[in-house]
Amino acid sequence: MDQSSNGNGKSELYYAQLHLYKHIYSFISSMALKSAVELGIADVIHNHGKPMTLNQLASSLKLHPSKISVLHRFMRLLTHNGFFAAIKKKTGGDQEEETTYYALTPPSKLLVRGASTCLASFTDRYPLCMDMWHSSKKWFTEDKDLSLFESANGDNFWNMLNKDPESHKWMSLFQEAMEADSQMFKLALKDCKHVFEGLETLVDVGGGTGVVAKLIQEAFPDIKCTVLDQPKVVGNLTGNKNLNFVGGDMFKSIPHADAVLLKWVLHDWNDELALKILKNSKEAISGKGKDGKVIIIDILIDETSDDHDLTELQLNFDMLMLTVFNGKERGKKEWEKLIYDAGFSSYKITPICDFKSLIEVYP
Ligand SMILES: C[S@@+](CC[C@H](N)C(=O)[O-])C[C@H]1O[C@@H](n2cnc3c(N)ncnc32)[C@H](O)[C@@H]1O
Repeated sequence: MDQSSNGNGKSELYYAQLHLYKHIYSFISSMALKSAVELGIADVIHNHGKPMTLNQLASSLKLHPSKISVLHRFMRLLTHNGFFAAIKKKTGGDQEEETTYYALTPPSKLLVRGASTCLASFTDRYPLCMDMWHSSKKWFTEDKDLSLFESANGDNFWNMLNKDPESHKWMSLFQEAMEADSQMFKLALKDCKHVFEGLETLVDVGGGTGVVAKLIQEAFPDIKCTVLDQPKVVGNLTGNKNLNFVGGDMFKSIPHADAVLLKWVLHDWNDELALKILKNSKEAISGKGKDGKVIIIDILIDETSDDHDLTELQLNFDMLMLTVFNGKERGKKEWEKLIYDAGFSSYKITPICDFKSLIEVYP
């Protein structure tokens, strides 16, 4: 085979192999991160209050002494991937010897359990969501509009979560991960306060355990918020004077309000079902006439972006939504079509935290 060379003298074949291996083995970086979270490495360094040596780390983690060299290799990868910083200090009288101290970095600070914003629960892997990938070939040959999850496991994600005691644990983990992500909304809220100004009532549809509603209330104490979610999620939750939890089904009806918030909800559903939610949202704000609005917070894929990593992350989320929920992340044209098909007249996009966008939709 004729292999062309690039300017650096390295063959195309070399880069092709590198590219393939990088993607084939990228799951290892992901699983090493999961192991670090399970071990509680970020927690131990955080609790120590200052950077730690490998031996201090191994001892605090109560590892078997035979695993110190294993820990070293994990830390080497995790440090390379930006989760820890390795600080080298000269030690010993002659200052010839160096000792490495491991410190937290901004991403691992987000893994410290108990911190106000902890995203550690996102590293939990629901086994049914991993194992299903072995059935993807079968899924591609089926003439059924099922998610890969449903094709492999015989039922959809929400039913499986609600079904048995083992899955209950995953429902809690799922809600924990959603709550953690919602805490990040605090940052976004600072930049988009104007979106909520002047509202008297708001219903957070698929609002989970109410983390976002509470953050909105902190910033706007006079807004009366209703959180609509599945009875299993909100059944035991109690609100306050201005916060009300309602167990229901957004496909049937949505309580009336000045505004409907749909944060990380529409991406769980295909166009047909997302349209149903949007139409019900339009009905819910109808009492406010032209002053009502629907506020969507979701990913807006921009394949033309120069930020390759960001687009890759958004496309990975699209795969996640497709395979687990038969849902989708949408680009601008897809959002526009959905919004106009639901009968709205205009919309305004505000990017928040790069990763997601806020779309105000008007009747
Ligand atoms: C991806 S989560 C998003 C949660 C929250 N909005 C957030 O941003 O953290 C989707 C939510 O939709 C809820 N949900 C699913 N089906 C629903 C239905 N038919 N009616 C109301 N809520 C539903 C789920 O229980 C879950 O809390």
